Amino acid sequence: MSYISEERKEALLRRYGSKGMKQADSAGRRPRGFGGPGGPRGSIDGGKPKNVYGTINRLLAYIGRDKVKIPFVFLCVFGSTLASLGGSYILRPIINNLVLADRTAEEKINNLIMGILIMASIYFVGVICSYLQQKIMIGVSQNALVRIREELFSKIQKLPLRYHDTHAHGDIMSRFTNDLDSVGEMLNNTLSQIFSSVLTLIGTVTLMFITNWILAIVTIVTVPFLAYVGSMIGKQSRKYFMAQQQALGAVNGYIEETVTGQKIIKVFCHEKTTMEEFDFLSDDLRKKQMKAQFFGSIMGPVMGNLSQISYALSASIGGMLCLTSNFDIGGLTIFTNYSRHFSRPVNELSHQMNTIFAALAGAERVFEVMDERSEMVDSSDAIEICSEANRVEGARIIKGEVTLKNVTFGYTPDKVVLKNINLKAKPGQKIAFVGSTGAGKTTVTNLINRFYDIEEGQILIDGIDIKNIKKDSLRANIAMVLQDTHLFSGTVRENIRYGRLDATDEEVITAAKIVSAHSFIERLPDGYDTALEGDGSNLSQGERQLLNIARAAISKAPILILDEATSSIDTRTENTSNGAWTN
Ligand SMILES: Nc1ncnc2c1ncn2[C@@H]1O[C@H](COP(=O)(O)OP(=O)(O)OP(=O)(O)O)[C@@H](O)[C@H]1O
Repeated sequence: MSYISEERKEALLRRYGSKGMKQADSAGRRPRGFGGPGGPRGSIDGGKPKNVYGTINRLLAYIGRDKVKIPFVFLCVFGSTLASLGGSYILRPIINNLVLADRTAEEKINNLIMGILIMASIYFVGVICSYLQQKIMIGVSQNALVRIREELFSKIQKLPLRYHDTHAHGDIMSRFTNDLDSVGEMLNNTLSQIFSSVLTLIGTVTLMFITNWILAIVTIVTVPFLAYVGSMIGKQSRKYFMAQQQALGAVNGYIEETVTGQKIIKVFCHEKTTMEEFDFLSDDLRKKQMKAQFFGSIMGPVMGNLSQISYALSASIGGMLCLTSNFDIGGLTIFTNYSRHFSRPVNELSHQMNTIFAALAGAERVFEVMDERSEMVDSSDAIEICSEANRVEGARIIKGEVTLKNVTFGYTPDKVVLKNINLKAKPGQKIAFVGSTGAGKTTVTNLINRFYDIEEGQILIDGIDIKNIKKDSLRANIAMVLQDTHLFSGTVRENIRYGRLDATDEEVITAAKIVSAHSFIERLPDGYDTALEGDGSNLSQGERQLLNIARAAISKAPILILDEATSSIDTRTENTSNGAWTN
């Protein structure tokens, strides 16, 4: 008996497919496409750059002073391509020397050795050029990538909370991983490869015409046919590859959700349905993968066999020309060699163009984040504040009186969450907000901290409008324990010290004692030096909350905001920690 309906199957593919796409491609899996085993990464999204020239110009700006090295890179590419073409052209006199009847065996051997030495020297110069080109280009691109990555990371720190609320974390992460990866790949290899492919193509065609114009025309005539077949298979391959990525994403997304939701699955006895849904997604992946792999794997052999036809054609016509006219054997050998490799730069160019477009689309997604408006900058006359216990030079000492005057606020213009709110919290006073779910309690705390700015009304600290206080200074004076606990990878001590980086070990212990966390920390295997795993998953929910509160306690901030921070703490510990609070 089937547990899942057709509608549910469709929904599964739709929901998990789009959800898992990013995970699948951020894992770096690449499509098999036209002209090689790996296709462009970003093409999975079908991303096309909107402003090619603008984006290229912006990327060039990140290359900065390294720009002067680029002409040298191109010179090296020019050298290595010329060496590769020229090296094989030397084969012509070498072979002709061997078949000429008017030379002695000794002369032939001497000429052969000389020819081989010249050929080896040319290839050696090519190797040096390739080495230099790679070395310089990798340096240039890595420098540029570091600059982009650092600027993006710094931008993420400056973005207002509103941005994070409206963008999925996975999306932001994929700009760091997937998009930057494709930009890196383009800068590392693709630019110089394109130049090399174009040069190789022009060089090969020229040499083919120089060697024998009749054979050159015969070979070139077959190109449109090869390109047509290649693009047809490529199109199919891309289509099925995208379907495969989507199916892979669906499987990954489903696994992720069921692994994290195992407890709930068991509680509601959904194991069988879950299994059946997974089987369906897995089978869907199998079908799409088979097609994608098939088209991906026939591309090489089909193109190879087709170019053999052109090879055979030029070899036979060339053979006849040798017999009937004065076309030399050496010329025929190098010509067949060129014609065999002739389709390679054509294939590579189309593959490289895809990679470039994917990388530019990736770069645009990165620049999109950089162009977002940062959190509002402090006004030039904004002041700093500090507490008596934590004096800062030049800062105004505050006691911690918080006033909300006629505050009206909504996250979106169409929905007002707080309307005309007035309240006053005096220094030393404890105030609790009680209200139904979604009433706006967390919102009030978000506003005091200036996670969001209000449109109407005023929020004052000791009579100073918070808009006139430097943001960093304001937040340093408000210790906030959020609804969601968050602990960083590190020891218990480091996590508490996150509240004030210059706190001594004694202060860490005092803060833990204040919030009644000391005794449980002592019982941990390494006490304060116990390493916390994955957001503190080796602790209980209440213990995690206590560490978050200790982190707030150590900060010596005159204002403390607890947003349901004690919901998982037993009442006795809650009372002791509340009572012992000294701020
Ligand atoms: N980032 C946001 N973007 C848009 N709307 C939001 C956002 N955060 C909260 N809201 C909405 O604002 C309203 C107030 O939310 P808030 O989190 O302040 O409630 P709360 O009183 O703290 O609720 P709870 O007791 O459940 O924590 C809710 O209707 C909520 O849907």
